[in-house]
Amino acid sequence: MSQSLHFFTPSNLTFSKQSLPKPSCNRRFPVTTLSPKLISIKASTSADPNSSTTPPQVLISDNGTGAGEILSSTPQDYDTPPSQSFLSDSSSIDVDAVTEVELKENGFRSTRRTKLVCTIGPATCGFEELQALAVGGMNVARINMCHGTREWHKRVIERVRRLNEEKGFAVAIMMDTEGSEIHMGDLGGASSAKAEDGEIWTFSVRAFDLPRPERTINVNYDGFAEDVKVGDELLVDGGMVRFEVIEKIGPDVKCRCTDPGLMLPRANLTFWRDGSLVRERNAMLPTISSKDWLDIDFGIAEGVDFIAISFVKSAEVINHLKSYIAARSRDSDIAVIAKIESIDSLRNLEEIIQASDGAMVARGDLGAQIPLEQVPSAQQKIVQICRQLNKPVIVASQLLESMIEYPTPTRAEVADVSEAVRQRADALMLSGESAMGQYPDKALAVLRSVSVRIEKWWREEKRYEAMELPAVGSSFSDSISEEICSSAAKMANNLGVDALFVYTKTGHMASLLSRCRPDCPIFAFTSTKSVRRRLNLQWGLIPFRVSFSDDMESNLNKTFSLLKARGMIKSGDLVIAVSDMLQSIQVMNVP
Ligand SMILES: Nc1ncnc2c1ncn2[C@@H]1O[C@H](COP(=O)(O)OP(=O)(O)O)[C@@H](O)[C@H]1O
Ligand SMILES: C=C(OP(=O)(O)O)C(=O)O
Ligand SMILES: [K+]
Ligand SMILES: [Mg+2]
Repeated sequence: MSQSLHFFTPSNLTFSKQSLPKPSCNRRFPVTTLSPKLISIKASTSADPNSSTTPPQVLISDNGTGAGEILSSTPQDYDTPPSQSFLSDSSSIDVDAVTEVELKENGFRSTRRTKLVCTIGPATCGFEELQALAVGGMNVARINMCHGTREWHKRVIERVRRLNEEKGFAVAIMMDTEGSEIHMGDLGGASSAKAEDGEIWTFSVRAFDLPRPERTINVNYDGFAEDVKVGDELLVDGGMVRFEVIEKIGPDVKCRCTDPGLMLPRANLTFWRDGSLVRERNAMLPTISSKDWLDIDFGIAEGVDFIAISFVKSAEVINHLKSYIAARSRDSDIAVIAKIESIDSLRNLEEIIQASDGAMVARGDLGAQIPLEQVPSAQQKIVQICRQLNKPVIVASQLLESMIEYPTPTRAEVADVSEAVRQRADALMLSGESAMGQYPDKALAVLRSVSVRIEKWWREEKRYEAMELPAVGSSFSDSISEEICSSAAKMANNLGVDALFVYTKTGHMASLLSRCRPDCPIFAFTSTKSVRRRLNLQWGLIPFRVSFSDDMESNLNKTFSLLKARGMIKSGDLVIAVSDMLQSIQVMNVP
């Protein structure tokens, strides 16, 4: 018998936690120093780029503000679109003002290496709130298709695009599928339901009439009543609320609450028997549901940068999706991220990661499928395998959970974030903290400051353990690129260089350098906007969009003059440059 899941149509657009005050980004962090005002720079064609005595002349145009410097502004200024859209012609370089100021003021050694992903929800979906997150360091905006309608997500995507176009950011978009998990319905529009100790609740696949009868929960999995047994333990949200199954009446399952708590709409459900997770026929549900395929079509049509697949069980599903995307999207540069959140995904870990373009340690559901005390070692292992296979890895869920309600994190949360940074994960992710919490900007600021502090400590103490990095490519040319990158990274550490420069068309060479986790930042120059956005997920990379040729000499001169003119590098800085057009390593001082 084939099993199916029902997909509930959200009954309104504001979803859970509707009672929360809608945070306004001005309320807490009126950003006054980092104005994303744009300055476009053109190297004058009359200058001789090869002459070291007469530096190339640079014209600074400031869109009519009259001053070629970053101006402070009030948040309201963000609303005003610049008179001229962001220029990305052949003689300019694309970088956002936040990165620019960071490089200028702090020097590039102090830049943050760990990337930050924010889930966008009702608390952060407006243009101003999105902008506050971008200014606060968001590298990737995640939309979770479990919640909201496609129209809602489309509007978020449009706003992020506008932010990138108007303000020079390269915020990438990650679409996360719902997946075939068993979950509750949306509570008929209520923001939550409270279960008290000893209460009897009915879980059923029957759709209830509105208003929802008291103590009833709709379940999306057809086989639910057949698969559970009297005596099973039913866990809501991985154990936030617990029930014991006491009776089955047709499609209805009566349960007694044993651990009281608040249930949120569409919360995940698992059932346990004799201390183990029960995976009856629900384990046979397709990883990508019919609703997921529609969402994937939506993601392809919208040109998202990443698609994250929930509850991946095997490499086949990833391969299937990748060929589906390749057949449907013209330039097929949507990266597929495998979410590691089930027992099956742990069993087939290496082959899943190998097939994917990156992975997510999705600790929320993972912690509902394996004992909680096993989650930290699973995380460490996933992070390690990803780095060995050269795939970006995101550590997700509950990093700063208490900040959904409180303005400061717990000490334990800070220690957890530190550990993920210490493991050198590519990225950290906020979920509820940024989607529906009261302090999204503060939560992001905590991730930012903890990352920078731990990274600095590790560099200073040279505390990283050497990791064996096996060959990842198959051709001789791949081996040359890998050797060049590991040698360049080693030289950079030994010589104490200021930055590594990489000229990369597809981004591959940049990711090989990132994999080495060098002490200095990596300036990744690429000619397309989509590669620039995708590189924004990877550890240590500062992606710039600039057009370049096969002539490294002229590429270097051009970038030096553009970056010098903006104060992002200065004469005398020591740089190592590599490129995927010319397999060489160049060490030089900026003229
Ligand atoms: N697009 C959205 N619309 C409404 N609420 C959302 C949205 N995205 C996320 N949320 C809220 O933020 C919470 C945390 O997000 P996330 O961890 O991505 O989802 P989940 O809790 O379903 O795993 C969700 O439970 C939901 O309450
Ligand atoms: C990131 C996760 O997935 P989602 O939020 O979609 O459940 C998770 O389970 O940790
Ligand atoms: K999801
Ligand atoms: Mg999950």
